[in-house]
Amino acid sequence: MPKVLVSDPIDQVGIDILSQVATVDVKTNLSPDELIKALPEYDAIMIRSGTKLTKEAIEAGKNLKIIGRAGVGVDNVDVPTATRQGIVVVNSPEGNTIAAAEHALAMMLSLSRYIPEANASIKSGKWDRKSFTGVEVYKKTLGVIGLGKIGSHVATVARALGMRLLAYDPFLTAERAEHLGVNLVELEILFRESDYITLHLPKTKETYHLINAESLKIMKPNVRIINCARGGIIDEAALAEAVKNGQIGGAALDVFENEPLEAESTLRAAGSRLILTPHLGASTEEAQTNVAVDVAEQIRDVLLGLPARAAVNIPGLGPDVWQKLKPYLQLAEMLGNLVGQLAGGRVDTLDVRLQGEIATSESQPIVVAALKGLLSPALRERVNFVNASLEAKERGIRVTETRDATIEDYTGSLHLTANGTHGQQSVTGALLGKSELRITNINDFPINVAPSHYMLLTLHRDMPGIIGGLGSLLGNFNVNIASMQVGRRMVRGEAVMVLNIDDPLPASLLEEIVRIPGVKDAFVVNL
Ligand SMILES: NC(=O)c1ccc[n+]([C@@H]2O[C@H](COP(=O)([O-])OP(=O)(O)OC[C@H]3O[C@@H](n4cnc5c(N)ncnc54)[C@H](O)[C@@H]3O)[C@@H](O)[C@H]2O)c1
Ligand SMILES: O=C(O)CC[C@@H](O)C(=O)O
Repeated sequence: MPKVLVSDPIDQVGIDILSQVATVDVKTNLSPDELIKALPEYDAIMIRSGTKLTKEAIEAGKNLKIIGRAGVGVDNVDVPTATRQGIVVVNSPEGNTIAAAEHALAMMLSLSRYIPEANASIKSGKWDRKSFTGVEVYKKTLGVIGLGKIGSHVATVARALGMRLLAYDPFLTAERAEHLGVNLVELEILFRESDYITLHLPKTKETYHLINAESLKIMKPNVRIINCARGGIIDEAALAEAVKNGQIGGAALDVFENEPLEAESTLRAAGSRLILTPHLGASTEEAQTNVAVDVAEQIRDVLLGLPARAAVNIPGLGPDVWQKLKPYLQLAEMLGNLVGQLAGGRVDTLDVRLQGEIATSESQPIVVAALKGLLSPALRERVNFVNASLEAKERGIRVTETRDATIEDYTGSLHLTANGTHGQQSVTGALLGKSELRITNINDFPINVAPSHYMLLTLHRDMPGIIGGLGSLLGNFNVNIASMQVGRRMVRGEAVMVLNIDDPLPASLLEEIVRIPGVKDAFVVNL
């Protein structure tokens, strides 16, 4: 049984799903050192935002196949290191959208109606109604920065509350903004005109300290700022200062540059107009069930050898697409492996041509499968669907992809061309029926061979005696021939022969094979 470590509190429903296929250990609050010590024995880890999977931790996870983040943001995971190590990283892109959006809206209304302060006041024994006269959000302007899944839901609800909506999102189409009834504007206009500003964008190099002392200066004096996205998008020191000295109307933060928030953080001392919650955006029963199911199912599937539907470092495949592509992925991997072995050294370029019915399909997984096949003779089990593209890029292999729906010899076929140290090699393969793989062409010689684990290929002149000579030579070495195919373009011209053999061929035998008169070259192919 594979082993899964759950290192943050996860809904029981997720643990139950994982337990169908794995031994599950729940160990929360591990220190970084304890985590590094524990990781080598696990095949998968499931986390929320509490666990930091650093480079060191991921490298310690020698057996990790998958990292599951029960939530959206993967900024607590060193994804490039995971990719390099061939570990798939999955998340739950939508499981907590509503929860996070509602938390932002709750923050906006709490800021407007002094709910935390009034609650604290009454519980301290007072009956003070004068200090807590709020403001309405109706007809006020809400500036949404980042109009993705959460931002869109916030905008939709805010519109129903009668708010005017501005948004800044450089990646959003005007049509989508119009559909949401939102006015897309430049960031500076949003800063200047909003009564409320809510953040729903990722933390990146570009968005770090997007709200800072300078931008705070151009905002309305009563602006209220809400951050339920990521810490670091706001300069916390500048914000604390602006709230404390009354430069802005208030702010509400659910996320922090360092989490957990330090006990001595200036934010804790910025006064009651700064509302703080400890990263609770996703903390609803519904969201926790959603993300736990979403991610546990993906971990289960990957451990069973199936694809993940929401992988952040490989193309995710839905079940329908996976069913359709699966035989083509096997075909691409087999052809990649074959063309790589024929190339016999460095490959500089690889072209993957999708033909027939497959020409209109999603191509990225097929290209990745071809690269995995191409690199596997050199990298063995180190290369997988996660790191194949990266490994190819690092080796300087330029990959192109072409499509030709008009080629219809087979329902769908793939043609791979590799250029490298030993010139150009090309292979074509197709599906027979729904799933049987066939090699249909090698270097422009038409053939029809079912691939097998061990194969021998010869380039020779089409003349009597070759087949006999080769047969007796293999017989002398006790190598059993399962089947044999010759492909030629003209009688007594150049030809290719493919033998499916039952036993591995000793490399030394190749030298004897090329000594057979008429044989120009010979390759052992192990698929
Ligand atoms: N507080 C929580 O518990 C909690 C819960 C869920 C998500 N989140 C965070 O909320 C944020 C939004 O999540 P989502 O699911 O809506 O993501 P999303 O990917 O659907 O939306 C993000 C949006 O931000 C936009 N964007 C990217 N760079 C931008 C920039 N420089 N300026 C303006 N917009 C930019 C993108 O175009 C996209 O539309 C993420 O940071 C996520 O980690 C927090
Ligand atoms: O795990 C959590 O509770 C936070 C999740 C949230 O920040 C996310 O990015 O999905």
